[in-house]
Amino acid sequence: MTERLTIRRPDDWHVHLRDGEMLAAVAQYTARQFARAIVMPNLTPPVTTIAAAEAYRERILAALPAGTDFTPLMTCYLTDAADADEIARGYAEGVWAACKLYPAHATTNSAHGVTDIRALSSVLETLQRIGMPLLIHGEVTDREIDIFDREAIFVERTLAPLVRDYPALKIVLEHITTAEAAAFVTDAGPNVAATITPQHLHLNRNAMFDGGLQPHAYCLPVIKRERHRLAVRAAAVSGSPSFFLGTDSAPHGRARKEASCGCAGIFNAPYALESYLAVFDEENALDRFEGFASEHGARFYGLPLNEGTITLERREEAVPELIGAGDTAVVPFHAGQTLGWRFIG
Ligand SMILES: NC(=O)N[C@@H](CC(=O)O)C(=O)O
Ligand SMILES: [Zn+2]
Ligand SMILES: [Zn+2]
Repeated sequence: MTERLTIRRPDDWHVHLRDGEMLAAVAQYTARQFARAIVMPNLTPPVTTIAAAEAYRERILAALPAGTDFTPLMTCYLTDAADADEIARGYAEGVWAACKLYPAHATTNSAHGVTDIRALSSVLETLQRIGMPLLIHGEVTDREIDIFDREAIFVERTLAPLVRDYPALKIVLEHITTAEAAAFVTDAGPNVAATITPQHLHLNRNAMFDGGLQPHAYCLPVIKRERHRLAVRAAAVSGSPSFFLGTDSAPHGRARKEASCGCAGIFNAPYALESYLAVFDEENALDRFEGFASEHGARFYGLPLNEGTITLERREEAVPELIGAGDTAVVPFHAGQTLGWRFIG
């Protein structure tokens, strides 16, 4: 049995670091495990300009202890008013690593998102021309459509035509949750990839109703049926370069989750690698973990692989019930459970 696993330093290709007090409370967890992270721009107000992205990057670095070796990769929140020239300039200047498309009202802080993606043709053409990735929260927002079907219908109605019309556009379908999404990405060729979260590998939708309403298992896209979990797991451990690690760690203060209308999002950053590794271990795919965590994403983005390594050890790791205090106390993913691997550093 493998007792220690040493891999190239990994990256997190989808994380919410938030701002202000919450940023100060959570940034260290991502920086501890990952060399780089794609930082989501869904702040209030959203990060839509070069100046706002630069200022946010400085606040992230200021929230970390001096000397921390961590690179936040910034993203541009697309709105209906997105300006192709500003986006291209920010990419050329190295401020932005990617653009993020939230269909309006699909998820947390997406009210300023895009109402009609086809109306953004000049932005899409620019992204395709300059090789800048488009990251997509892939759910339709039609309230008539069952929430469990919103990703699969997005893939069929929006993503498939987009890929057909912009074949050279680099697209990441974020936090995939369905067999349909996994199959689409598997078949789509080298310009389409997907991130996968730990929660969508561990949980099926029963987790949200296990003995009562479980707000800490609620995120978007919502956790699906078991057959979808198995398909997403198979994609993650397949070794395909189209699938890579993106935690979607999305902290909300405990009171905002345990509420009459609870926020969507799961805070998984503190034990992210331990959580993913448990899955690769169960699937007898420890040899595929490095590709998923440390190689596929960087190659897709056209960034160098990280230097240096990290090690995980087969040893019990107890996850606390709560992390932090006061308004920034957050219930982590796997709260109160014991994981079988420990991040050594
Ligand atoms: N995943 C979530 O459930 N929530 C995210 C938004 C997102 O990634 O869709 C958040 O910002 O809280
Ligand atoms: Zn999302
Ligand atoms: Zn997210």
